Amino acid sequence: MTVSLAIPSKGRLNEQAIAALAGAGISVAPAENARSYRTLVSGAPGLEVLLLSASEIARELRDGAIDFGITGEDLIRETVPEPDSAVDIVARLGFGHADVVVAVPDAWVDVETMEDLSDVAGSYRARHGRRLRIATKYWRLTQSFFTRLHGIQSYRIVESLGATEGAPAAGSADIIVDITSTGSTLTANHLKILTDGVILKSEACLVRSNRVERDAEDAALMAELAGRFG
Ligand SMILES: Nc1ncnc2c1ncn2[C@@H]1O[C@H](COP(=O)(O)OP(=O)(O)OP(=O)(O)O)[C@@H](O)[C@H]1O
Ligand SMILES: O=P(O)(O)OC[C@H]1O[C@H](OP(=O)(O)OP(=O)(O)O)[C@H](O)[C@@H]1O
Repeated sequence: MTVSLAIPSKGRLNEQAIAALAGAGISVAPAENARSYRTLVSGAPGLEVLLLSASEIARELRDGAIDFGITGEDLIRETVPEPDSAVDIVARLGFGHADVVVAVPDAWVDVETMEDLSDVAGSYRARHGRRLRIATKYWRLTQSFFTRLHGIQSYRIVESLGATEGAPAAGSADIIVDITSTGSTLTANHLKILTDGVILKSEACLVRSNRVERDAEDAALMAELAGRFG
C-alpha cells in the first residue's frame, strides 16, 4: 500500500508546498542523498512524497504515474487534455497566484478588448501579409481562449519557452499570452493586458489523478489524505 504525492523540487512553489503538507500533518525532509527525488515522510503512513519540477508534476498526473501532485492550475490546464475528467482539484492552496493573460503592445491604443483584437486578427493578413503571431508556452489555453471562446481563427502561435514578454519588441511575435503576478515584467516590456484578457486565475493546487485503478486500501488512504486538505 503506497500512495504517491509529488511536490515541486525547487523554485517558487517548493517551500510553500512543504508548508501546506505540514499544515495537513505531513512532514517532509530531504532524503539522506540530497540528489534523490525521494523524501523522508512522517505523519502519513503509506504516503511517498516525490520531488519533481512543477511542469513534470502536471505530466505525471496526466499519465497516472503519481496519485497526487501539488502544482499550478495553469500547468494542469495546459498539460492535461481533459482536466475535468482526468484529474480532480482536491484543494486550492492559496499560494503561487498568477494570471495567464493576453497582452498587447501599449502602442496599440485602439485595442483594449478581445473584440478589438478579433478585428485586428481578422484584417492582419491583408494589412501585413501574415497572420497575427502570438508568443506563448500556453498553446492549449491560448487555442481554447482564442478559437473556442472568442471565435478568432486567424492567428499563429509562436512557441516561446522563455522571455516571452520580449517577443513583440524583438519582432518574433506581435502579442503574447503569459503568466503575470505583479505585472512588472509586462510594464517593463510596454505591454498591457486586455480588459477581458485574463484566461485563467491560477494558484497552486493539490490535484489527484483519476487515471489509475486503485485497490480499496489505497483508495481509503487517498480519501483520508485528501480529507486533510478540506
Ligand atoms: N511570477 C510567476 N511567474 C511564473 N510562474 C509563477 C509565478 N507566480 C506563480 N507561478 C506559478 O509557478 C508555477 C511554475 O513554477 P516554477 O517556475 O517553479 O516551475 P518551472 O520552473 O516553470 O518548472 P520547470 O522546472 O518544469 O520549468 C506555475 O504554476 C505558475 O503559475
Ligand atoms: O508579473 P511579474 O511579477 O513580473 O511576473 C511575471 C514573470 O515572472 C516569470 O518569469 P521568471 O522571471 O520568474 O522566470 P521563469 O518564467 O523562467 O520562472 C513569468 O514567466 C513572467 O515572465
